[in-house]
Amino acid sequence: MNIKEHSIEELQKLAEEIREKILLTVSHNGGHLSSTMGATDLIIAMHRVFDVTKDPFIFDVSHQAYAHKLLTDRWDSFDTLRTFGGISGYTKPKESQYDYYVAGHSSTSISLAVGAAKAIALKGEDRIPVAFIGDGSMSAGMVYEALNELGDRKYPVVIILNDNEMSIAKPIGAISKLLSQTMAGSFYQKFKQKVEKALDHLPEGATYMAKRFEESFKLITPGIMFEEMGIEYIGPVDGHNIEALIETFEVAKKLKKPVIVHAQTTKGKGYEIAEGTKEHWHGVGAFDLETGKASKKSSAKSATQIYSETLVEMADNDEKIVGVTAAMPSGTGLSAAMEKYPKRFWDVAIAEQHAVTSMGPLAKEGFKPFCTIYSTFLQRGYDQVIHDICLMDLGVAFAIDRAGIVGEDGETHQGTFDVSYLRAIPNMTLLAPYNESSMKAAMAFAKEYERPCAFRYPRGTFLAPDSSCEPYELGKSVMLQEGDELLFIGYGNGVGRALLTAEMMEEKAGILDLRFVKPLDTQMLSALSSKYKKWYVFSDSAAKGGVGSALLEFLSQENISDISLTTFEYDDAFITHGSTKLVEESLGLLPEQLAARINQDLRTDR
Ligand SMILES: Cc1ncc(C[n+]2csc(CCOP(=O)(O)OP(=O)(O)O)c2C)c(N)n1
Ligand SMILES: CC(=O)[C@@H](O)[C@H](O)COP(=O)(O)O
Ligand SMILES: [Mg+2]
Repeated sequence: MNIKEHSIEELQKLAEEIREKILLTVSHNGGHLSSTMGATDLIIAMHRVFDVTKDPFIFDVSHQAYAHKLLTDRWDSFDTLRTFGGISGYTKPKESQYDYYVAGHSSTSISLAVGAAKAIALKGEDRIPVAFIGDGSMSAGMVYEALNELGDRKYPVVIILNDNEMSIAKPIGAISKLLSQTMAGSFYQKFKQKVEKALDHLPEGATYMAKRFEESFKLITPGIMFEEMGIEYIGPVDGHNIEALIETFEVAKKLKKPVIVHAQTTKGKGYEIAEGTKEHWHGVGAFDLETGKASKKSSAKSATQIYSETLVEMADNDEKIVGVTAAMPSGTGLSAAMEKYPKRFWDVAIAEQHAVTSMGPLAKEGFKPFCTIYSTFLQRGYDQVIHDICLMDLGVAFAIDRAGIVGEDGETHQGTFDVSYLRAIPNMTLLAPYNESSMKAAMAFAKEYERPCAFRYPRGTFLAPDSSCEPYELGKSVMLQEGDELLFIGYGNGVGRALLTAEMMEEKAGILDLRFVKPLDTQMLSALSSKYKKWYVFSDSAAKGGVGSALLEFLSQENISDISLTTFEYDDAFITHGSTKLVEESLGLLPEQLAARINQDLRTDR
C-alpha cells in the first residue's frame, strides 16, 4: 500500500481501519493483540517516512508488526493469521519481501540494524536501517552489546523505541524505571531547547558552565544513558500522534547518525477493554469482541498450572526453595510463587542468561533454585547452563515449559531442541513427567537432587490422564504395560502419545516410561532388548540428538544389533505454525497416524 501521498487525516483513518482489521482477525484467530494495536500509529509513520522497498525494517520480537503486514502485501491474506498454512504472527522473509528478518525471540533488532548498516556502508548504498523495539525488550544484554558498538562506530541507524510501560507483564528493572522518567523528560526537552538556543549566543567559558548545568538535568532523563553512549536521543514523543511522529522520524532520518526516537504509546490502543497495562491482552485466544470474554475455556489443568501449584506447595514447606522467570511470570506460572513469596521468587525481565547464571550462587549457598524458562527461550542461556551451572555441578533445577510443538507461535517458539542441546552437557540429568502425578514426582526428585537437572513439559495439558505414580529414582525407568514383541518407549508427553497409539494397535505393545534420557536405565533397556525386538520411540523433541539418538547410542555401546528402532521425533527441519493438532497431523505424529504406520509395517514384515 503506497501511503506516501496520503494526508494526515487519511493516515489517521487508515490507522482506524488497520486496528479494526486487527481486532476482527485476532478475535477470531487469537494472537498478539495489545502490542500490535498500540504500535499501529508508529508503524504507519515509519512506512510514511522510510522506504520499505529499500530500508531494512527490523521489528524486535515482531509480535507488534501486524500493521506492517497489512501495509505491505498481506491485507487479503490477513484472516489466515497464525493458522496452519496461513501467514505467520511474526515477520518472515519467506512470507514477504518486505519482512527483512525473522524474529520471535526478543532484543535482536539493534544488532541486526548494526549488521545491516555495515553491509549498506560496504555496498555504498543510500539506505537506512530502522529498528523497532519495545521497552520490555530493552532489558536484554544483546541490546547493550549492539548499542556499545553502534555508539562508537556511529552508523546511521534509527531506533524506534515503543514505550508502553509494559513487557508481557509489568516491566522489571532499572532500565524500565529510567525510561519512565517522562515527566522530567518532557520538561527537560523544552528546557534543553531553550538552553541550546542560549548557548549559541554565549562566549566559550559560559558555554562550559551551561553544559554542566544541562548535564545535571540530563541525569534525570531517559536520554542521558543513550547520549552518553554516543546515540542521539529524541523524545519522549506521543506515539499516537501520526503528524508529530512523521516530523520526528524525518528529523531522525536526516541526522545520518545513530538515533533513538523514544515514543510513548498505550498498549491495546483502540480497543478500550484491552487498553493500558492489562497483561492478559498481550497474547490471546479467540474472544468475543463485545465483551472481551474468551470464546473457549479449557477446564483441564495445564502442565504449567500443575507446576505452579506444586512449586508453591514445595515452597510452603521448604524455605530453601527459590525460583526465577525471565519476563514470563504468568506464562510459566511462577507468578503464584512470586506473589506468595516475593523475596524468594523473581522476575528478572527478558534476561535468560542472567536468570540462569544468577541461580548458580543460590545453589552454591544451599538454596534450591527452580529456573523456570520456556524451552525455546532457554536457548538464549545455553552457555550459562554449561559454564555457570554444569561446570560447577550445581543443584539448579531447570523447569522447561513449552517443550514440544507450541502451536500458533510456530517456528521461532517450538520447544524442540532442549533434549538435544542439554543432553550433550556433562553433569546434566534430564527427566520428564507425562501426567499430573508424575509431574509432582519429577519435581520432588528435582528438589532433592543436588546436581543440575532439567525436566520438560508441554504447552497446555498432558496427553495422558492422571494415574498413580512411583517416586522418581535417578536413571530408573518404569514399565507401564507388558506386550508381545513391540516396545513403545515414551519420554515425557511422548508417554501419553505412546499410550494413545497403543490403544489403536492390532498387537499388544509393551510400554516403557523412560523417565530419564540422561542417565538412561541401561539395566532395564538391556533386559527389554532380549524380549522386544521392535522399539518405537515417542518423544516431542528433535530426532537429531534426541531420545532415539540416546537409545541408539546405548544399543551401539552394548553391541546389541538385533533391535530395529524407529523414532517418532521431529525431523531435521523448522516446524511451522498452526494449531498443534494440525501441525502434528502434517508431521504424521497423531496417535492414529502412528498406529496406522506401525500396523502397516507389521503387516509388511509378515
Ligand atoms: C528471548 C525472549 N524472551 C522472552 C520472550 C517472550 N516475550 C515476547 S514479547 C515479550 C514482552 C516484550 O515487551 P516489549 O518489548 O515492551 O513489547 P510490547 O509487547 O510491550 O509491545 C516477551 C517477554 C521473547 N520473545 N524472547
Ligand atoms: C511474543 C512471545 O514470545 C510471547 O508472547 C509468546 O507468544 C507467549 O507464548 P505462550 O502463549 O505460550 O505463553
Ligand atoms: Mg512494552
